Amino acid sequence: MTSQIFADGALEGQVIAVTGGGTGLGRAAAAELLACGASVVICGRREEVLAEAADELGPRCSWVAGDVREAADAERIVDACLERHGRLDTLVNNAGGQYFVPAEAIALKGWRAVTRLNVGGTLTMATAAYDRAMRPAGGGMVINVTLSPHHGLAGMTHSSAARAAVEGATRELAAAWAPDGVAVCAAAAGHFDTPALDKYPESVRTAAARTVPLGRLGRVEEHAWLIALLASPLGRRLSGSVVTLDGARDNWFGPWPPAGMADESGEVPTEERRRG
Ligand SMILES: CCCCC/C=C/C(=O)SCCNC(=O)CCNC(=O)[C@H](O)C(C)(C)COP(=O)(O)OP(=O)(O)OC[C@H]1O[C@@H](n2cnc3c(N)ncnc32)[C@H](O)[C@@H]1OP(=O)(O)O
Ligand SMILES: NC(=O)C1=CN([C@@H]2O[C@H](COP(=O)(O)OP(=O)(O)OC[C@H]3O[C@@H](n4cnc5c(N)ncnc54)[C@H](OP(=O)(O)O)[C@@H]3O)[C@@H](O)[C@H]2O)C=CC1
Repeated sequence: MTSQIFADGALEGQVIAVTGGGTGLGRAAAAELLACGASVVICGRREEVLAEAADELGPRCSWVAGDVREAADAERIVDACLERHGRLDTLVNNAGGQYFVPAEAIALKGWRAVTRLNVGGTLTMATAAYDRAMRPAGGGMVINVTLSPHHGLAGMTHSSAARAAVEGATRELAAAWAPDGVAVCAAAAGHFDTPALDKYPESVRTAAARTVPLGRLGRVEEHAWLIALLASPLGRRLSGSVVTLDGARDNWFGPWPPAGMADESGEVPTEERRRG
C-alpha cells in the first residue's frame, strides 16, 4: 500500500510503536506509518486482535501484547522494539478511552479507572520509551492522542479531565526532555468514525456528526495522516504543541443562531447605534 498524501519512503528506517494499534485509529495510524516506510510495532492487551491486525498490515508490522498501565509491560513493549529493530524513534500513545455517562454518575472508581488508563498509561509508556530507548539514543518523538473539544465533552467528564492532564504533561515533558532531543506533542482527536463508537448509545452515535461544524465524523485515514506528519521531521519542531483535528468542533457551541435568539423574520436583531 502507498500513502495517498506522503511520498514513498517518507518515514523509511523509522521504528514506531503504536499502543492500541490493533483497532480503530491506532490500526489506521499503523497502516499509514507502514505505507510511509516505517517499521511498526503495535500493542494492546488482546493477542488475537493484534495478531490478526499485524497479519493484515504486512511484514514490517509486528505485535507485542501488554497493558500500558503496568510499568513492567510498558518496559517489555519498549524492549521488544529494541530487540527487533535496535531502536525506537517514535511512540504513539493511542491506547485510551472512557465510558459515556453524565458527570454526576461517575463513581470514584470510574474516575480512577479512566485516569489510570489515559494519564497513567500514557505517562508509563512515555517514560519507558524515554528511559530505555530515546534518551540513550539521543532523540525521539512521543505523540499523545487526546480529545477535542477542549472545553469539555458532555458524558465524558472524566476523559475530558484526563486528556487535559495529558496535554499539560505533554507541554511539560516537551520542555524537560528537549535537552535529550526528545520531542513530545499531542494530537487532539475530534469525533472519528471507528468501530469503538458502537459501544455508545444509538442516539448518541447518530447525533455525533451534527455536533461537528463540518457535518461529518472524521475518517480514520485523516487522523492517520496527522500521526504520520507528527512522526516526520516536522513533528520534532512541533514539540510542546497540541494539534487539534476535529472539523472545527473545538469551542463550537452549536449552530448560529441558537434557538430563541432570532426574531420573527428569522434574523438575529443587531445593536442600535448610539450617536453623539
Ligand atoms: C459518540 C461520540 C463520541 C466521540 C468521542 C469518542 C471518544 C473515544 O474515545 S472512542 C474510543 C472508546 N474506546 C474505549 O473507551 C476503550 C477503552 N475503554 C475502557 O477500557 C473502559 O472505558 C475503562 C477506561 C473504564 C476501562 O478501565 P478498567 O479499569 O478496565 O475499568 P472497569 O471496567 O473495571 O470499571 C471500573 C469502574 O469504572 C466504572 N465504569 C466502567 N464502565 C462503566 C459504565 N459503562 N458505566 C458506568 N460506570 C462504569 C465503574 O465504577 C467500574 O467499577 P465497577 O462498577 O466496580 O465495575
Ligand atoms: N474514535 C473517536 O472519535 C475518538 C477516539 N479518541 C481516542 O483515540 C484512541 C483510539 O480510539 P478508537 O480507535 O476509536 O478506540 P478503540 O477502543 O478501538 O481503541 C482503544 C485501543 O486501546 C487499546 N487499549 C485499551 N486499554 C489498554 C491498555 N490498558 N493497555 C494497552 N492497550 C489498551 C485497545 O486494545 P485492547 O482492548 O486489546 O487492549 C484498543 O486497541 C483512544 O485513546 C480514544 O479514546 C479520542 C477522541 C475521539
